[in-house]
Amino acid sequence: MPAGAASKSTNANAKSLLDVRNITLRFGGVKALTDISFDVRAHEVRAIIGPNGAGKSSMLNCINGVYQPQEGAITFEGRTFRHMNSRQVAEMGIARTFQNLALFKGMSVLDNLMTGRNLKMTVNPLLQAVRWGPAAREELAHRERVEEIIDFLDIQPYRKTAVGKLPYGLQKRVDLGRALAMEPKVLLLDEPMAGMNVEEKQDMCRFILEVNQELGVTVVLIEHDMGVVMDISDRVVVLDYGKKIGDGTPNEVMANEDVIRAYLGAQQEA
Ligand SMILES: Nc1ncnc2c1ncn2[C@@H]1O[C@H](COP(=O)(O)OP(=O)(O)OP(=O)(O)O)[C@@H](O)[C@H]1O
Repeated sequence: MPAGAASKSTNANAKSLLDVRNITLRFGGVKALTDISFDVRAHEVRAIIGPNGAGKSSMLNCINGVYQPQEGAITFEGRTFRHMNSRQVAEMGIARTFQNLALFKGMSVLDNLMTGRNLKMTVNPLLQAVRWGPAAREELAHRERVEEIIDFLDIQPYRKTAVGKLPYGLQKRVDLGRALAMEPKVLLLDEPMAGMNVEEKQDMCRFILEVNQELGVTVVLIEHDMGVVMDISDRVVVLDYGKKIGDGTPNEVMANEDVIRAYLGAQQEA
C-alpha cells in the first residue's frame, strides 16, 4: 500500500453497473479485441492490465463510444447498447481521462475544469457568451462546483496557473479534475500513473481511492504498475493479444498461470 493511500475493501455483493458482453473489435485485418466479456460492479475499482498492444485502450474506447465494436454489446445501468457515441456516453455519466493528456495547456486550471462542465450547461450559448442574467447565475453555480473539485484535489495554489506550466503529475491531477467536473458515475482512467515519480503515484492512488470511496464513483483503470493494481483495485481483467486471459481479485490473477506466462513473468524479468 503506498503511504498515504486509504485502505480498500471489496464488496462482492454489489450489483453490476456496466456489463461488457462478447465485444469484438477489428481494424481491417487486425483483431484488437476478440469476444471480451466482463462486468463492473457499482462502486468498485476495476483494473484492466496486460502487455503493450493487448487491447486495453481499445476496450476503454469501446466503452466510451470512441470505437464502435463489430460484435457484442455494452449494458450500462440496465440499458443495452450496440453502438454509442461519445456524447451519449458522457451524458449517461461515463467520463474518461486519456493516456496522453487532453488538456488545454494555455488555459488555467480553473478554465480547464470548467470545460468539464460543458455538458451540464443548459442556458443558451449566446447568453453564456455575454454572461447575462440566467447565464451569469448558471456560470456561478458551475464555478462553485469546480472550486469544490479544486479543493478536493488539493490544487488551490494553481487554480489560475496555465496548465502547461505545471509539473506532469499535477497536470494528470487536473485531467482527473476535468473528468470529475462532469460528475460521472463511472470514471475511465487510461494509465493515470504513467510517467509519474513515486510520490506523484502515491498522491494519485490516494485521490483515486477518495474519488471512489468518498464520492462513490465507480472506477475502471488501465495500469501497468502491479503494486498499484494490487493496492487499489477490487478486481482485475487481464488482456493479451486482444483476448481475456484472466479475471478475478488481484491475488487470483497474480496466481493465474496464463497471466504469469503472458505478462507478469515478463514484467518481473524487465
Ligand atoms: N485506431 C487504430 N487503428 C488501427 N489499429 C489500432 C487502432 N487502435 C489500436 N489498434 C491496434 O489494436 C491493438 C490493441 O491496441 P491498444 O492500443 O488497444 O493496446 P493497449 O493494450 O492499450 O496497448 P498499450 O499498453 O501499448 O497502450 C494493437 O495491435 C493496435 O495496433
